[in-house]
Amino acid sequence: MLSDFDLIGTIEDDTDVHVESESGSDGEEQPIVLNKERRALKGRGNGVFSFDFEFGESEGLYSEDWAMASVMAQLKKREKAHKEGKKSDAQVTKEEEDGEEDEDDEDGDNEDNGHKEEDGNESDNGDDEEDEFSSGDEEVLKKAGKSNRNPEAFFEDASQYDENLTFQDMNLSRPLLKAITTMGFKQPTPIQKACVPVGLLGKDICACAATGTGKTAAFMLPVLERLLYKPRETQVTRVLVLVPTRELGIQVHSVARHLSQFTNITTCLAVGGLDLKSQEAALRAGPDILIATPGRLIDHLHNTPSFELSQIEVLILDEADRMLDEYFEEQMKEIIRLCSYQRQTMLFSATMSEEVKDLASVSLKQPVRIFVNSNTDVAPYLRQEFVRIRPAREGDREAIVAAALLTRTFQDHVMLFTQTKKQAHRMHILLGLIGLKVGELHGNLSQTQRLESLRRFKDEQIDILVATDVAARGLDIEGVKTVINFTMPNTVKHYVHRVGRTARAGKVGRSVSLVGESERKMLKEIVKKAKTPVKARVLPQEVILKFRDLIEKLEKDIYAVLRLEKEEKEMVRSEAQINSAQKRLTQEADEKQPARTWFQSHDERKKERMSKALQDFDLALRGKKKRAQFLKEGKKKVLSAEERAQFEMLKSQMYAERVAKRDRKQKRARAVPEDDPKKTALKQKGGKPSKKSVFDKELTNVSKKALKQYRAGPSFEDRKRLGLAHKKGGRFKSKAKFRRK
Ligand SMILES: Nc1ncnc2c1ncn2[C@@H]1O[C@H](COP(=O)(O)OP(=O)(O)OP(=O)(O)O)[C@@H](O)[C@H]1O
Repeated sequence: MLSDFDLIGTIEDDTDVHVESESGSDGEEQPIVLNKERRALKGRGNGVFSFDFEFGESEGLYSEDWAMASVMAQLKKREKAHKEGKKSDAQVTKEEEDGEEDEDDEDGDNEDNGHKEEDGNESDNGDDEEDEFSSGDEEVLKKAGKSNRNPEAFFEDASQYDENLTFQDMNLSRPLLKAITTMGFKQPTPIQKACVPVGLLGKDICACAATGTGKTAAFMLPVLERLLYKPRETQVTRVLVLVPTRELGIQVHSVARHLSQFTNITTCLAVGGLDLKSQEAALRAGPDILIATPGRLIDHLHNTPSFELSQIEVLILDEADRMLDEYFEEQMKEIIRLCSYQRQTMLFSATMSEEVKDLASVSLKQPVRIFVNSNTDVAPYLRQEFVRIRPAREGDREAIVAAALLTRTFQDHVMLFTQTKKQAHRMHILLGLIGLKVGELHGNLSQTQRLESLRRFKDEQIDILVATDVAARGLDIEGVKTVINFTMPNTVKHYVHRVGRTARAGKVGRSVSLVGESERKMLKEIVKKAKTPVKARVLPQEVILKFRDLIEKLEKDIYAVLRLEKEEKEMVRSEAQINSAQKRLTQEADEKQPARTWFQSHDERKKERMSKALQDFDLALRGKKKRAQFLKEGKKKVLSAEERAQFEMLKSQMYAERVAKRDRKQKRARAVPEDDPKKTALKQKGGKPSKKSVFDKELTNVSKKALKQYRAGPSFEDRKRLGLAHKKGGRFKSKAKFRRK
């Protein structure tokens, strides 16, 4: 009957539904497929991947270690700076505020959105064998149908691609083909087949493809080819990739580095949580490609002199719809405005929204629309399962996840998503107490802790990663087998990204979502869109009850752990306060005796030393005494080799100038001609010139002293010696004479 109205039935509506309850054993249960869905699937085939398409195995060649090295270096620097308390208080506060803001932005966590537990009676606890969902909500279905409408006219559609296209057919340069082979990619994925040729034409793109289908390489390859084809003329950043989360930034950066490993192309990562100073230095060097989160990018635009976006030739907005969430919208617009108008813009996501379309209309020019999958398609090889939570059973979620799912069935390579950071942390403690190997990833952790959790999960040191939506987007963790949703996320889009952490790169995966009464509308949407079998999982009540008792007993321990953590935090906080007070005191003391560096830089000091030396030298040229003094002091001075060389050059230059100046001056009238022929002749013969008489000497002496003496006449002694009368009419009389009169 429903088919008459073109509505997809819910599990309750469909009479063909088979629900299999999980037996007490740990055995693998059979999925329950809606027959109608199965029929629909037959017709659709597997249009997402071509049949001959093969994902290459990583072959151990695509190691993340070296790509991560620079990230870890930035982290270490930042931590070191924090530990040493190098920054001023003001800076620290600002940084921390920024960091927190970033984390909140990137989390998408909303504590207020925490699931409300219902304390209903357990009386309506029916037999869990029956698993029903109420009849379809027409409005929701209509709304969901909206997303499938035709693209708007301003898009040129290029969603059809040549299925036989290989990487070799794409006109990519040798270094890129070599990198592709090294990374173990054998054939392009559908989104790569569709996007690379269009991207190489320099056209704007608005692309949508399911999670884990290789979108990163789809935009990175044409970008790298462009950089190789048109080498840079000046040291400027030409490509900007904007990503919503730090972890995704790190991942995209790593892919860019792997793909460009045989080229000279330089990349830079500027995301929150990593060292600001080293990022600034890297940005000043003008890397070819910059991968950034919006918050940190804006920070650099305001605070890193000489860094700007006017030279950006290609702008990529990865997970564009996520970035348009309220926090980033303004920042995104500002960033787009600052980029060159002549740029190529590529916009990518596994889910598109109305807002993205608005953004596309203002930021893309004659864009090409490439929708390899329709909006909000889940990964092609994902098996979706749902566990119904009855209203009176909301309190059982923890027991269901901890016991029935994680302890018995899905024991490793599991990502467990919670709605809030608090929930994630509590689950982390609880699962740890049960004895499972578990880690956590959310915005209440430092960047180091976040990366460490990811690393441990990737390295299989932990089996379960409890995370908030901060890990829902774009993260490519190899081998994730199961995604569990503790509660359903806020939107279908969020759901698609969460469950997209598994079933990636052509592999199979499974998602298990706990669905409460209030979340059933979303379930209906998901069931409607599903192209693969959807299963309703039913768990034996006695197992749930057993674990509920266990959790109750563990409650005290959970409380103790939380209290210990709180105390530790307080201790750290008071230590930080003491440190900052001490720092302030030292700063105040330093301000009283300001360090030289506040006044002069090293260079300025060097210049000053040099000019002082030259002044001395200049003075020394003017007189015997000063010259002697200069030479004496010069010996004491310790000049560097470079200073000495410069000094010597300047010295000779100055000397030459002085000689030239002297030569330009009119010669003084000399009492005796300088080139006395007799004297010259004698000199040439090697003979000694005759001794000058006293009279000669006096007459030819033109020194200042002699002239003064000459003008003043003979001195008192000379007069006495020569018997000359005392000078009369002298203007000064001795006091004695004066008195005698
Ligand atoms: N042509 C290819 N052959 C084999 N593996 C590939 C190919 N292209 C990409 N991959 C691998 O597929 C995985 C997923 O790629 P990527 O992270 O780019 O997907 P995505 O579409 O961006 O996913 P999401 O929407 O979740 O961000 C990566 O591990 C990547 O190495």
